[in-house]
Amino acid sequence: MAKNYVLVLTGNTGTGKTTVASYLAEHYHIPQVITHTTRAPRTNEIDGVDYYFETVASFPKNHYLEHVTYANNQYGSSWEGLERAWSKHHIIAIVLDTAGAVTYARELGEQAIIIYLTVSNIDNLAMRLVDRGDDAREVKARLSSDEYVRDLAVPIGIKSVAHIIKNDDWNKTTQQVDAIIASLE
Ligand SMILES: Nc1ncnc2c1ncn2[C@@H]1O[C@H](COP(=O)(O)OP(=O)(O)OP(=O)(O)O)[C@@H](O)[C@H]1O
Ligand SMILES: Nc1nc2c(ncn2[C@@H]2O[C@H](COP(=O)(O)O)[C@@H](O)[C@H]2O)c(=O)[nH]1
Repeated sequence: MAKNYVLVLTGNTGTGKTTVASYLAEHYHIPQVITHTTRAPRTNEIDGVDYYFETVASFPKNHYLEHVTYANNQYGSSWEGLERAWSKHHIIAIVLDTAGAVTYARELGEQAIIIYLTVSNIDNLAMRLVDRGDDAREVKARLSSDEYVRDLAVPIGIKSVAHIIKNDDWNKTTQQVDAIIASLE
């Protein structure tokens, strides 16, 4: 039986983690683990598809493998979510902040394939978030959050294992992602 893997897409806000997850779903039928958050849905985000949207009261009722606070909202991923996705495919993907990626690397070892996305010019990130349709005030708050500053660098806990992709040019990004998938199949 093929070994189970989880592709952990991590990196700063706007670097393209969700875009890569969509590419993996479209081109490889790799399911994305749906995580939980107390943040309000963005335009076009659907409960149970993009996230399980929670209230501050409902969030703690789930069983989390790890959970974090990011820009004043809570986010968490569960073992149940991983198992549900693995029941569909032996390679699955999850989008996490860098603190979550460190936990996955520690808890799952070689089963967790860490992909850290970045860009050459961080000034482009604000524009990407605005173009995505994010509220301008929220973009400002996010770019001045402690988590934004922290996620500008690869944390020590994943430095030796992370595949680092500079997502400036989408064609080059997909080539690097394709090479990682080929190494697992
Ligand atoms: N290579 C690229 N060149 C230009 N724009 C890109 C590229 N990759 C992704 N984008 C765009 O950047 C925006 C942010 O991408 P995405 O939502 O995937 O980021 P993210 O890392 O998931 O962000 P967050 O952590 O804030 O949810 C989207 O509008 C996406 O279409
Ligand atoms: N550690 C975790 N990080 C998560 C989880 N779900 C999402 N995220 C990360 O949070 C930030 C903000 O996400 P956004 O959708 O509000 O832009 C981003 O870095 C995500 O990768 C989770 O369950 N655990």
